[in-house]
Parts: sequence; C-alpha cells; structure tokens
Amino acid sequence: MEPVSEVDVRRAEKMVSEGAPVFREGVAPSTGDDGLPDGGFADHDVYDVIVLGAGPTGENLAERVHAGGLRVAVVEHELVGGECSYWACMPSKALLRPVAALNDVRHVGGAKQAVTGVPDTAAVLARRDSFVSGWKDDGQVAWLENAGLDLVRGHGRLDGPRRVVVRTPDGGERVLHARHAVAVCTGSQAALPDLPGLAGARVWTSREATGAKSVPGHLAVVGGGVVAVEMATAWRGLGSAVTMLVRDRGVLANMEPFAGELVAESLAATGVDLRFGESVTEVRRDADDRVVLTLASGGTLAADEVLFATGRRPATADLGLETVGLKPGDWLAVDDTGLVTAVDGGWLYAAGDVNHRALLTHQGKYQGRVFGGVIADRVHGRPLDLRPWGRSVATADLAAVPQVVFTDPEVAAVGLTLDEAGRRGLRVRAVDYDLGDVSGAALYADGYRGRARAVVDEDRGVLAGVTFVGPGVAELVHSAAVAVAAEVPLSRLWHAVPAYPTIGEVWLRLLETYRG
Ligand SMILES: Cc1cc2nc3c(=O)[nH]c(=O)nc-3n(C[C@H](O)[C@H](O)[C@H](O)COP(=O)(O)OP(=O)(O)OC[C@H]3O[C@@H](n4cnc5c(N)ncnc54)[C@H](O)[C@@H]3O)c2cc1C
Ligand SMILES: NC(=O)c1ccc[n+]([C@@H]2O[C@H](COP(=O)([O-])OP(=O)(O)OC[C@H]3O[C@@H](n4cnc5c(N)ncnc54)[C@H](O)[C@@H]3O)[C@@H](O)[C@H]2O)c1
Repeated sequence: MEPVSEVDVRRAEKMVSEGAPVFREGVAPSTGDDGLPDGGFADHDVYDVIVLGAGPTGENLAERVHAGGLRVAVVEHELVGGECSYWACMPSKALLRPVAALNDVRHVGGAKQAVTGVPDTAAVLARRDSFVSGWKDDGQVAWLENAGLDLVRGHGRLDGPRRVVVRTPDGGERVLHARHAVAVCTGSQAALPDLPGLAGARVWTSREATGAKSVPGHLAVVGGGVVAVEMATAWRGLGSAVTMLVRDRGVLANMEPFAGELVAESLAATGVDLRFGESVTEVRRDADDRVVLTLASGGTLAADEVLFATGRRPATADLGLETVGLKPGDWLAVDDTGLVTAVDGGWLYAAGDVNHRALLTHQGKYQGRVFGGVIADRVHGRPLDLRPWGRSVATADLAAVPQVVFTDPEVAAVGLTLDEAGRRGLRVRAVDYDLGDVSGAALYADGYRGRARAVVDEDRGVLAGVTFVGPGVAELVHSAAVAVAAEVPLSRLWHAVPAYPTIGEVWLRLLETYRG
C-alpha cells in the first residue's frame, strides 16, 4: 500500500540513500558568543535548531534545516505527522472520497444504473482507518529517523531564549538548548464557543467528526466554514440526517459568494436541513444520551451528536511563551522569513497554522521549506533573497494560496477573491463563466452545474485570483496556482492551450469572455 504519511517517505529515503547532507559537528560551531551557559549540560542536548511540533510543517522545516547541514531535534507530544495525518486532511478526505465517487457515477447516464445500493459504511470507515494507520505513527517516525532528525517525545515548553524544557512521557524532564534557533510549529486546535453546558455535553470537534467509529443517526453541525460543509457532506453521504446551524447568511464566507451558494444549494438538495442566521445558546446531553441544543431563535434541537466546527485557536497556551515576553494563547505573528516579530535576537521562528498566515497543510509545508532554508542560510552567513518571490520569503502566503473544499460541488480557488482584491486597492475586473457550458464538463456529468471566476488585475494584465466551483474541479487548482504565482500575462495565457474536451477548457472560455 502507498504510504499514507503526508510526507513522501520514499522521497526522503531516496534523499538519505543518495547521501543528502548529514550533520557534521563543526558545520555550525558553537562560537562562544552563542549565549549558551558554559558546561552543565550534556552535549547531546545541544542542537543547532529545535523544532517544536512534528506536524507537516515541523517535518518539512526540520528536513530543510538538516539538509543545510545542521543538527536538529524535533519535539512531539502526540503523533508524528500532526493533525493533518490523523485528525484532519487525511481522515476527512478518506470519508469524503467514497461519497464523491458515488456522486460522480450517479450523474452519468448509463453508469448510474449500476449504482443501486447504499455505501458500505463499515468498509468506508475501515478504509479511513487505514489512511490514518490506525492512529499509529510508526511510518512517520521511521521517516523522521531516516531523514537524520532526532525525535524527542514529550511536551515542549520554551524556558527563556533558545532553551526548551520537554516533559517526557515517563514523567521526566529533558532540557534542550538551541545554538541558533527554535521553530514553533505547534499548529492549532479546535476553538469552541463558551456556551453553558458545552463542557459536559461530549460535543464533537473536528477530531471526533473525522475519527467516528459509526455513522450517527442525526448529526447537528454548528458553523459554516470549510470543516462544517465538508463534514456535513461526508456524514450526509454516509447516511446521517444532518442539520446545519449557521450564524451567518451563507456558508464559506471567505470565498467567492457563488461558491457558498452552490455548495449550500447542493447540501440542501441532498436533504441537509440548513438553517441560516441561527445560533446555539446552550448545550446538554439528555437522559437518552441525545444532545439537546437550545437555539437563539427559540426552541431546541435534539440530535445524536453535535459537531462544533467553529474555527481554530493556536496551540500556544502551554508553550512557555511568557518566558520570552509573549502572551500564552496568542497566534505568533512572523515576518516573511518566519521570524517572530515580537521577539528580539533573531532566534525564534514560527511556521504553519500557529502563525495564522494560512491554515492549510500545503502552506505550512511551503513555509517549512522556505523558513528552514532561511535558518540554514543565516547560520552559514549566506545572503538571503528577500525580494518578493525570492527564495527566502513566503510570498505565496500573501498572494497565491490555493485551497480545495472537497464538497459536492468541489470548490477550487487560489489568490484573491474579487472582494479581497478590492479591499487591497487593486483595479480588478471579474470574468465569470458557466462551467456547464464547457464540453468537458457536460461530458463529465449530466446536468453539470458549476461556475468559474477569474479576477483580472487590470493594471498589470495578470490574474489576481481564480475560483472554480463544480464536480471534478479540484485538480484544476494547480493550473490556476501557476498562473497566479508566476504572474503569467493574459497575453501569454492564450498560448497555454487547454486540451479538448476537458473541464480545463474553461481557461479558454474565461479568456474569450475577458476579450469580449
Ligand atoms: C477537519 C480538518 C480538515 C482539514 N483538511 C485540510 C485539507 O484537506 N487540506 C489542507 O491543506 N488543510 C486541511 N486542514 C488544515 C490542516 O490540518 C492544518 O493546516 C495543518 O495540520 C497544519 O499543520 P501544522 O504542522 O502547522 O500543525 P499540526 O498539524 O497541528 O501539527 C502540530 C504538531 O505539534 C504538536 N505539538 C503541539 N504543541 C506541542 C508541544 N508543546 N510540544 C510538542 N509537540 C507539540 C502536535 O501534537 C502536532 O503533532 C484541515 C483541518 C481540519 C481541522
Ligand atoms: N479542504 C481544506 O482545505 C480544509 C478542510 C477543513 C479545514 N481546513 C482549514 O481548517 C481551518 C478551520 O476550519 P473551520 O471550518 O473550523 O474554521 P473557519 O474559520 O473556516 O469557519 C468557522 C465557522 O464557524 C463559525 N463560527 C465561529 N464561531 C462561532 C460561534 N460561536 N457560533 C456559531 N458559529 C461560529 C464562523 O462563522 C464560520 O462559519 C480553516 O482555516 C481551513 O482553512 C481546510
């Protein structure tokens, strides 16, 4: 079976076997002005760089730092691989994929007649379990070790500049010293509202929603963001009755408005009870073990489970931030090279969810690659390239973040929405196209419904953002990411000829519409 690890194990093994740079004592020497106390601690507890958190971000950052010839410790208090591998991206997509596959077939005349049953939910859950390796991290630990990184199991806390105290699983304590840098890659956790009764009501967060062992009869979902719509899609597709309680007027508020509209329409068509402008004021479990929600509009709603998909908070509450002058529980704002802006001395970095730039695995990995390289360059005294899109800055975080929402229809977007571009003061024009009018889309699904928008930066003749909504559009997102990140002039995009008849021919239709 393919490695389910979010990191490409084979690539790492190849890299190691090909003799990628390994730590050599002396490459990054302690110069005496490195701020470490003289003696009093074991050499093996002195590292060039300490990485807190072995999620996708920490793994990538540590690998880059090590590739730069530095000695790295990675501290992890739960599973190597982090939220993404075990409680987020992988299990959620493993639940969604069978639902999407069935939806696809049900929209193709001649094929749909072959689908007469319902999903085998036990098989779906077992497949999900295999994608999270039964919540065991042996594969990722092996990757880490093969990559030459030292794993330190336990809860890490800062204890002043460049010092980390690790509470180890055996109840002991290990003190680590960093010669050069500490990189906080501790991610984020589900944020729950402060509601009466919530603490004792055994509500679901994204962890329970992606890890459930059975299909709830009736699931209530609070929230209208990405987790809410994806989990409503998954569990509705697997047979749950689903009620969504959305306090806003629509879902997916940060995307182009038509994305949320099409997704909400489709959720309603599958039988999801969508209630907009609705909030929960109290939660309790009743004697029958049902969860009872008191609603702001009056009345109550009883369900078997309730998922609070109400956003994220940084995993910084118990990180010793107060020992370096920061406030526990805060996001860690960084500059474009990853340095925490509020801490002097150039030693504290933060990457991934915890810096709040873009809460997505691929952006965390990207930051890991960029910031890891920066750390190594700074240690070796090599010049940085700080120009926008230079090797030492995470420019894409600001201008070209791709995201796919795996609902039916899918939403694939990159860069700025029309609204965001306007707020940034760009002179832009929106170009819209009905995806159902593209031959490849019509072939893909009978009655195909979808829409595309390109946001054109009129002053520069390039794309500021692109959004596709429709079945099967997920894989289009990278073409759009290339166009936006590379700032391909529209005049040149005409020469990127989409193959006929694919959904990608929407690119041609968007250009024709823009030209008029
Ligand atoms: C349900 C859901 C689905 C998602 N789906 C997608 C998706 O499809 N695509 C996508 O791009 N993104 C998705 N995301 C977002 C993605 O999961 C995060 O952006 C990603 O996990 C962030 O990676 P990270 O390494 O920054 O943090 P994390 O993955 O949270 O890793 C942080 C690690 O640090 C460890 N840690 C924390 N504190 C300490 C400490 N003090 N000491 C030691 N270790 C510590 C944690 O145990 C963890 O292993 C999803 C999120 C959710 C909730
Ligand atoms: N496919 C993907 O890329 C994917 C999938 C899932 C999650 N993610 C990432 O994970 C992050 C977290 O997702 P999320 O959906 O939890 O957060 P979110 O910020 O996207 O959405 C939170 C939702 O909860 C609502 N909300 C917040 N507080 C509330 C309250 N007290 N009562 C009622 N509603 C409340 C908000 O209005 C919003 O609709 C996102 O930033 C997203 O990028 C990505």
